[in-house]
Amino acid sequence: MAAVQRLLRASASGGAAAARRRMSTAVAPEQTPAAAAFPFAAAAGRARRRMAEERNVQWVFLGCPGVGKGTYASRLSRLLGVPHIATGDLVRDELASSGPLSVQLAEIVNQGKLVSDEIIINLLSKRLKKGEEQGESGFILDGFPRTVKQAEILDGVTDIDMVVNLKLREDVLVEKCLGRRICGQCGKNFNLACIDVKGENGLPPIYMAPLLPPNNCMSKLITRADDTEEVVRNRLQIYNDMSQPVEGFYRQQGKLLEFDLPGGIPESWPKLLHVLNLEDQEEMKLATA
Ligand SMILES: Nc1ncnc2c1ncn2[C@@H]1O[C@H](COP(=O)(O)OP(=O)(O)O)[C@@H](O)[C@H]1O
Repeated sequence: MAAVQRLLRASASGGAAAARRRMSTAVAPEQTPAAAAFPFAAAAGRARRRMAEERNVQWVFLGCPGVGKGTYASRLSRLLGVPHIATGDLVRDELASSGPLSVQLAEIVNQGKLVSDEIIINLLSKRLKKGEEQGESGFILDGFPRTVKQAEILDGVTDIDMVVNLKLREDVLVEKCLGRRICGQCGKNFNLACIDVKGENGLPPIYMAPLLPPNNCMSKLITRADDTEEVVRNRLQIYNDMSQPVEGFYRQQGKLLEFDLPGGIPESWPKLLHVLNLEDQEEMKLATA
């Protein structure tokens, strides 16, 4: 059975414990041949598994720019009570702080290029440390790892339970990026694009209603400097070159859950909850709201 399915089954059978979504690692390390040969490895494996059982989920969201990683990762983070950590947000916060890195970062980000592994790991470490000090447990990472090197580094420091790979056709991704807006006052994200493409060449039709801002945000909408058509196409190319291999990295580990978005939030969210075995969780949350 695929590791992701094992993880999902484990979480589904968690009952009330699922409220905190404590997860165990997919493969018990003490069952591996290496662990059988070296008893200390089995002990380390047990310790690592015990740690995993005592914490909240550690998930990663992968997917091209504009696919909706932020939307679904933040919804799941609210549902599961774990922080949603988007490295793109960390970079934008650093840019806005006008700190020593900001001029260098602005140039890289506005061209759609990747920030160096060193800078991004530094920003992420600081964010994780702050969270740890505040008692956070678990996370949903969005936008990290984006290179195999980053994935290897992450693997060296912690166990990732599951990786959700969101997928959408490329013409839709470009339209969605061009429609993105942020309210300069409240910081909420909206999308003015109305996606309505016919099914062709074996691809299904897809409809995504715009996510319109309320009247009081309308006059304060900002477009990200890296959401121009030229930069979006560059980011998509960079994703294909640098980040797609990360999918293979996790596929090999049996942790990748592929998810084709069937439409906008009303169509996709229930389906995502279903494949993640989280429908009961949402019902429980709605009932107690
Ligand atoms: N893990 C990362 N590695 C390198 N650069 C990153 C990483 N995460 C974010 N960035 C930088 O921040 C920019 C914005 O990231 P993000 O908001 O995640 O964009 P996207 O909409 O392309 O998913 C990226 O184009 C890149 O310059």
